[in-house]
Amino acid sequence: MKLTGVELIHVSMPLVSPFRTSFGTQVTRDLLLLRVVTDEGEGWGECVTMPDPVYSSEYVAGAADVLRRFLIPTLAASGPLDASRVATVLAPFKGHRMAKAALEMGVLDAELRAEGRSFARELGAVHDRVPCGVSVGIMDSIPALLDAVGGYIDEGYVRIKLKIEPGWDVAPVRAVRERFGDDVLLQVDANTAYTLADARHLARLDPFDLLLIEQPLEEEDILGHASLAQQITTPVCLDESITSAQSTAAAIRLGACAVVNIKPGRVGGYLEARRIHDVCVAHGVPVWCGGMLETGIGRAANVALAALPGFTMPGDTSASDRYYRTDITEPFVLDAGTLTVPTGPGIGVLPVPELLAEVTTHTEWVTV
Ligand SMILES: O=C(O)CCC(=O)N[C@@H](C(=O)O)c1ccccc1
Repeated sequence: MKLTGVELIHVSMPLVSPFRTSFGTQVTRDLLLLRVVTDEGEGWGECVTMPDPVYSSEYVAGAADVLRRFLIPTLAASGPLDASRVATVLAPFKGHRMAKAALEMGVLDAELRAEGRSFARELGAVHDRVPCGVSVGIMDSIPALLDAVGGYIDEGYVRIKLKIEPGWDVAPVRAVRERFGDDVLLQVDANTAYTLADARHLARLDPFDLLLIEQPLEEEDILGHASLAQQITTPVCLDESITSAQSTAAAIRLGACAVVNIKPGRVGGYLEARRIHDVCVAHGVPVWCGGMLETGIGRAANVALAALPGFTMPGDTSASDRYYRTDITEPFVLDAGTLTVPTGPGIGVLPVPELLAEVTTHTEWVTV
């Protein structure tokens, strides 16, 4: 397979409601799609960077630049395309894991479509549907939060994740427990908003029987998470800190995490995501699939990943309408709390041209 070129497609998708986290509020999802064109067909990749470097150091314009100037030309010059070699070919360029992940995803999709194999088959999926959790942003009030959570439970979501930050943590968790009871699967996500000095405060969440507390401390603070895990009973889960199979093994051995959130974009691609899954399974650490407000393109690949055996906890693999009134692919629709794993070649979905055109802000063709 030979790379002919890559189209960088900048899209801006309006969210059905503002999504507030400890690092800001989004009302649209601005992201980058890659249409990878080869001599044997096309493949699609989704770059999950934020517009600004507030979740991680990557951001949309930076990803487009590193793809345009370094990643795409280098891959094109490396000989016949082979998705399993993309990470190695791009390794000389430090970081930029989300940009690399998008390119690898597009190459893998093109390859698998040409072979007639699905992402699920390639990654080793063992389920044909996956249970779905939902992420609930920081709200303006407790009543507004309870309305949102009640709506998602009514829709059938099997797990609730609450975004928290200092000043919005114990009270919302207590209110959800009091309103919806102890049987609801409930977890919280701090997105690095706390420090080790908050350990005693975070221990106040212990009585609420949470599945986990996600990334309470900053990305680099592995030892801090290990120390926090000794001071609270809620299992610690890492997100931003998990960047590779190697860093995952280190975090587990240091006692920094009892659960791992795997996000393919954050770790450099679906193939590294599978390697992280394998490391966690080997250590008896449960994993779940995180989300970055993906369109149906990334959502399709995430649902396939979430069907691997070690994904024993519901992920942030929500239905399309959690975030978008209209997705750019056929929408993913919740069915009894689950989403069906795509079975078609590659990621199994394609953008609907007129729907993609509606949200495209600009495109750029990178010739090779
Ligand atoms: O369901 C989803 O796709 C979003 C799940 C979610 O909360 N993602 C958070 C996160 O910190 O994990 C996030 C969203 C957007 C950007 C970065 C991170």
